[in-house]
This record gives sequence, C-alpha cells and structure tokens, in this order.
Amino acid sequence: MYHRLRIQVIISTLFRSSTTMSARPFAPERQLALSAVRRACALTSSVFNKLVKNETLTKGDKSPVTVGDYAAQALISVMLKNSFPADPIVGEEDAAELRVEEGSVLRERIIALANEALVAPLVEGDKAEWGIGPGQEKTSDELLDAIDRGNHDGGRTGRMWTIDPIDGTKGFLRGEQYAVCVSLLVDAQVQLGIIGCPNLPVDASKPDGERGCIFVAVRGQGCQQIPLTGSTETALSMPAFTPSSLNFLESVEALHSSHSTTDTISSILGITRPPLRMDSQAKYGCLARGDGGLYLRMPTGVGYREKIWDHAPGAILVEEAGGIVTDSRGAPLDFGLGRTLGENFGVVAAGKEVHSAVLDAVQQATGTKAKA
Ligand SMILES: Nc1ncnc2c1ncn2[C@@H]1O[C@H](COP(=O)(O)OS(=O)(=O)O)[C@@H](OP(=O)(O)O)[C@H]1O
Ligand SMILES: [Mg+2]
Ligand SMILES: [Mg+2]
Ligand SMILES: [Mg+2]
Repeated sequence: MYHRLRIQVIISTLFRSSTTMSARPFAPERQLALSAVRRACALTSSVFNKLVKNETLTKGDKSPVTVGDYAAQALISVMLKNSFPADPIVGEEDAAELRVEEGSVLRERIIALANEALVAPLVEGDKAEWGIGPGQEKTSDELLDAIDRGNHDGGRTGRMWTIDPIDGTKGFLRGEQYAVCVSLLVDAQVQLGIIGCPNLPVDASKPDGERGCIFVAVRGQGCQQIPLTGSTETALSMPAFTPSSLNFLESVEALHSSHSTTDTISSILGITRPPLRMDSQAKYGCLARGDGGLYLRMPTGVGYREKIWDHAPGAILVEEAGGIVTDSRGAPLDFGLGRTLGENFGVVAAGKEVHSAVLDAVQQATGTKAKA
C-alpha cells in the first residue's frame, strides 16, 4: 500500500531537451555518467549471463572480484577521462593483480569485455565525442591505466568521481541485487549520484514485472528513476512514514551490518514488519522511492571502514528524495576524509519525519550519545 503513497510525476520532457540539459548545473556530467552506467549495466548483465563462477578471484579483503568489476571500472573510467580529463577518480578496483598476469585468460576477457562495451552502437542520448561507439577500442595498457585512474586518495577539496563498478558483489554472484554506482564530489559534497540496478523491479509492487532501473540525483534537482531500457524519468519523493508504518532496508550479509543491533532498534521503535534485505546501494534507491522507510547500517565491531563509493551515490538519492542521511550519532557522512568515511559510526538513512526518532532508538540500543 505504501507504494501508492509515492508521489510520482513523469517529467520525461524536462531532462530530454539538450537546451534544458545544458542550462542546468552538472547537466553534461549527468548525461555522460548516465550513459556510462547504462553501458556498465549491459556489460555486467552480460558477464553474469556468461559468467562461470570459477573465474572469480578473491582479494585480500575476501570480497569476490569478478571480471565484471574490472571491466566495468575500465569502461566508466575511460568515458569519464574522455569528457573530464582533469577529474580524479576514487574507484574500488585497481589493476595491480592484472598487471602481473599478462596474457592471462582473465585479463584478456576483461579487455575484450571493456572494449565490447566501448564500441557498442550509440543509443539515444549518447554522443560520439564521448569516445564511444564503433572503432573506439582501447589497448590493454590503456584499459589497465583506466582502472588505475581510480587510485586517487580522495580528500576535502576539488572535483572527484567515485566508481563502484559492481556494488553488492555477493548479490551479483547470487543473481540477486547489485548496483553500478557513480558519484561526483565537489569539495567533499556529493553533487551527482547515479545508481544502475539491472535486477531491480521497476515497480516494487510488481516483483515479477519489468526489471532494471537507474536512479539519478543532482543536488537541488531532485531524484529520478529511469528504466534501464528507456528514457522516461519519474521523480521520486519519499512518502511520510510514522514509526508504526516503518520497515527496514538492510544488508543481506550480517558481516556488513549488525542484524542484531537492527533487531533491537526495531523493537524499540515498535516495528513489526520484517526487514527488507537486499545487497548493494539498491537499498538507497528503494528507500528514495518508498519501498522501505529506513536504511540502517550498523557497525559489526570488526574495525571496518566504510568506503566513500559505497555511500556517496546513495546518500544524494535519498536527500534529493526528501530524506536525511547521517551516521548513527546524527553527524553528516564526511566524504572529505579520503577513500573511507573514517571511523565507522554506521549509517542512518530515513525520511525526515522519522529520522530523529530512529537516532534516539539507535542511541538507546547502542548506548551511544547523539552528536550535539
Ligand atoms: N565488514 C564490512 N562491513 C561493512 N561493509 C563491508 C564489509 N566488508 C565489505 N563491505 C562492503 O559492503 C559492500 C556491500 O554491502 P551491501 O550492504 O551493499 O550488501 S550486502 O548485503 O552487505 O552484501 C561491499 O561493496 P562491494 O565490494 O562493492 O560489493 C563492501 O564495500
Ligand atoms: Mg568489493
Ligand atoms: Mg561496494
Ligand atoms: Mg564493488
């Protein structure tokens, strides 16, 4: 029923005209990044369809890394460099492991996949000057360098992009939710966030219906959902939840977010609906469109530092849909500390009507004091 509460306004014509686009702040960045995320979603879907799981590597942090992660980061990075050559990139992956494997099947597969995605025909909205389309192949070295352009340290000043080429790697490998996530930070403030979710139902009330959505938000311009295979934009606005109508969105992996803390907070708030568990920043998109009323990510006490690419794109979606995103003390997430968010105080994302009640419950559950 909460789906009916969504305020959805079709504004497809608003962003389509290039005259309108270029007049809006960050219009070229939005258009380019949308195209890059769309291509990366096509790439990752095709990897999944062909994927043989024994091609999965294991990195030191135990998260599975697939050819899809590397190839998608290479693709997005090439496209960003072609249009915004001066902008640094904070990307999840780096090519160190691939460089020692010259000629390996894995490396050749990554190069082939990235090039296939780069040379795919132009579709509506694409521009040849972005360095995409037939004949735009790159060499192996150029693609490995593109992956390594994601090695920027982050920081407080200037423009920088974040790329998480496949967020929710475990969901991806299970054939469930994952997301291709890109954001643009300016002086540590998120100005643009784009999240492509190839497996997410376009309408949560029709779980067996059409799948594949992109969520996009530019600061001050609202949050929109676009079907992966179309251009109709739907403006998203978070419905007003009360504590009694709330339900949680949370990680599938208990290692990533403490389910037991969430359970305690749930009882304090009197929430009876079961949590909606899904992998990846698809959770932020679902929150922005009202599939759930609250996203909690509580530290599991293992000293993990959250990464900026795991939250910057999602945070702006929720804020532009009318919600509030803070850590569990009520402090804003700080994207200016480097590649991580620093000490892990968790994430509390919710509608403005309930956010402070949730913070109180978190404080009660964890014995922490909200930041003054
Ligand atoms: N210990 C720990 N604590 C918190 N977070 C961690 C931890 N380990 C990994 N990660 C990051 O979690 C990202 C995926 O988590 P999600 O919430 O998106 O999905 S999940 O349900 O937890 O799988 C995942 O992003 P991807 O690597 O892009 O999949 C990681 O960056
Ligand atoms: Mg990872
Ligand atoms: Mg991630
Ligand atoms: Mg990832």
